Amino acid sequence: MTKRSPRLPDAFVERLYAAFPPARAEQILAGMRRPRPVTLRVNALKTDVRSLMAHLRQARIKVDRVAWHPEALVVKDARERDLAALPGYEQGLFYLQSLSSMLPPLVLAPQPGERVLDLAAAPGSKTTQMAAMMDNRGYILANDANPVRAERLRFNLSRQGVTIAEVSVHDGRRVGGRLGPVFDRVLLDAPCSGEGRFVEGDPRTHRHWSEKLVRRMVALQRRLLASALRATRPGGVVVYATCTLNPDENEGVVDWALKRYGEALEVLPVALDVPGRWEGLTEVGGVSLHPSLRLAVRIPPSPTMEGFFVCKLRVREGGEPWQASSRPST
Ligand SMILES: C[S@@+](CC[C@H](N)C(=O)[O-])C[C@H]1O[C@@H](n2cnc3c(N)ncnc32)[C@H](O)[C@@H]1O
Repeated sequence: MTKRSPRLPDAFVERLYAAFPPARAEQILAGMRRPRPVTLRVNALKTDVRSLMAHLRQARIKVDRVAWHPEALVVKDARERDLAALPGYEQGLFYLQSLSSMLPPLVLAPQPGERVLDLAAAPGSKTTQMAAMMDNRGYILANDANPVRAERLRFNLSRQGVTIAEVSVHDGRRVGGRLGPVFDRVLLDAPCSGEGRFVEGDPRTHRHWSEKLVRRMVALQRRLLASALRATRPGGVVVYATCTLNPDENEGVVDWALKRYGEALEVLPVALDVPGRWEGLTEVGGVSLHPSLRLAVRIPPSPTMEGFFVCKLRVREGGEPWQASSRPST
């Protein structure tokens, strides 16, 4: 029997129990009961972890390290506004970023000197992280359709000392067709219904949610993924990520692309030692999905991490997906 949460939308809870075994649905709901602590990423373009920890100690702010990412810190006893008041914040020595949001760049693993597309980039947490991973060498096209958010992206890039990113404001659905397969790596941190960020007692995190929104997002995500694939050179890598939990917006979107582009695409394993990660689903509601989706990773919400989904894809040499029709049906 479906357990109901008085505060989260009923339809959301019902869909959760339809998609996951009861113990997993309950784990997800338990992970939504409390707000998570503030977390940050040290900006390696401007400082290092030891120096930043000294800066925080001076302000009597205590932090914990994170085993799977040396530049991630969990703040123990301060709020966002306390951190934003520090001189190091304005100087761009760190970026307030959820731990889960640090995963897609780690999975994409951009290298210095490469050409990278960040198709839905604003406000820039992952663009700034990727620029630091690339040691400000190479090129990042940081695109977002929303001009107001793109302004914030420009501001953050500048504050964080990023010199290799160019900002563009276009509908990401058209970027791949317009630019062609010129990028070594492409990040699609897709707009989504945001279920991974739900906090039960905070309606601001879930009042926008509806089944209609999920359907609308799926249609948009498919077209954005098709565009991301068309922008990737043969042999290049695409990471598809969302901060939502339902399979429609996650495995379902990648499954659609795998069916559409067939041999041109392959799912790669995600080499990340994040505790508590789940494999991607290969069956939902009795419907089988592509078996390689098992290699995708879902992070269930927990006391320190938001829910997240990450899938790594390679465009095979000689099997370019852009040879298929450029206007995928939704
Ligand atoms: C999950 S947020 C991106 C967060 C960002 N990657 C970061 O780490 O800071 C999704 C973004 O997609 C953008 N977006 C929505 N529709 C889009 C479209 N058709 N083309 C490009 N960007 C779009 C939104 O404006 C939003 O900034």
